Amino acid sequence: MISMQHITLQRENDIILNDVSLEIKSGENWAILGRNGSGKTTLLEMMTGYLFPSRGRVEVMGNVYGQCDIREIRKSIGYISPSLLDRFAMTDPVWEVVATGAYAYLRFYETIPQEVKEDAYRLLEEMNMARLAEHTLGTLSQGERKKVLLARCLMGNPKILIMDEPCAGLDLFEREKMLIEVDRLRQRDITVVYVTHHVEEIVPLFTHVALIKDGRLAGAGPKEQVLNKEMIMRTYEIPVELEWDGGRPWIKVTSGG
Ligand SMILES: Nc1ncnc2c1ncn2[C@@H]1O[C@H](COP(=O)(O)OP(=O)(O)OP(=O)(O)O)[C@@H](O)[C@H]1O
Repeated sequence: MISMQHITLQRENDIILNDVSLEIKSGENWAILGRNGSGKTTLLEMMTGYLFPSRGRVEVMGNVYGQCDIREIRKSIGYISPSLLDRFAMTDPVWEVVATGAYAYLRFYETIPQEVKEDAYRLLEEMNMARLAEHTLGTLSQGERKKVLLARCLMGNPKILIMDEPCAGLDLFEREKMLIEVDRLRQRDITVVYVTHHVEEIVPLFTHVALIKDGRLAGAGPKEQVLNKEMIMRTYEIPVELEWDGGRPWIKVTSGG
């Protein structure tokens, strides 16, 4: 689905990504971890074609970036970035925010067809948010807003869903609610790429993990192989213990934290 080969991104004297190669196949769902500033968002922006590497090749669903119309490819990619919410009016009704995800543009100035409205309601219902459908976006909690963004992305039936820290800023309760929806993506034919700072967000949906350190790939592969305490210690430079519980990894800082 996504093939990144020897990706390097240089900005003036800084090497932001350094010879990163990553193969994400259909049926796999990847979590990407790494310290602040390690290059995770930059990697996602390359997958969506918003950034081009200085060297290397990005291929998405068989299309080589630089040799194809990226706007067409993006129709099959859902992207939840940290700034996405800023692009909506807080006075918009929730169902409309979701429904406009069926279109390539953000707002819809004509009447939304009934079947599109029904699809939006169905998605909200599946996320236990039907009661909020007529509320305005601004009245929702942060967690509910994140779920609305997810529902909106799903309206476009993406083949690839890229999420950059979708649980950032959520309390424990709202994060777990969001993670239920993330994990439910298993029911869909979709490839998920998910950046997080928190190992415990790697719910059973995820099959693979990539660790980025200082712009380089520190490890990548099936999650049980990559997620061990040595790899996490090497990536974060802090001693930890790691345990698996409920199909999720949990870490405990052992000392020096
Ligand atoms: N346009 C740019 N010009 C110069 N440097 C940049 C640019 N964009 C990002 N960087 C730098 O590249 C590095 C990687 O940034 P990136 O946002 O990809 O990291 P990240 O792993 O997503 O970080 P965080 O976890 O804090 O969000 C950082 O040092 C950042 O300052």
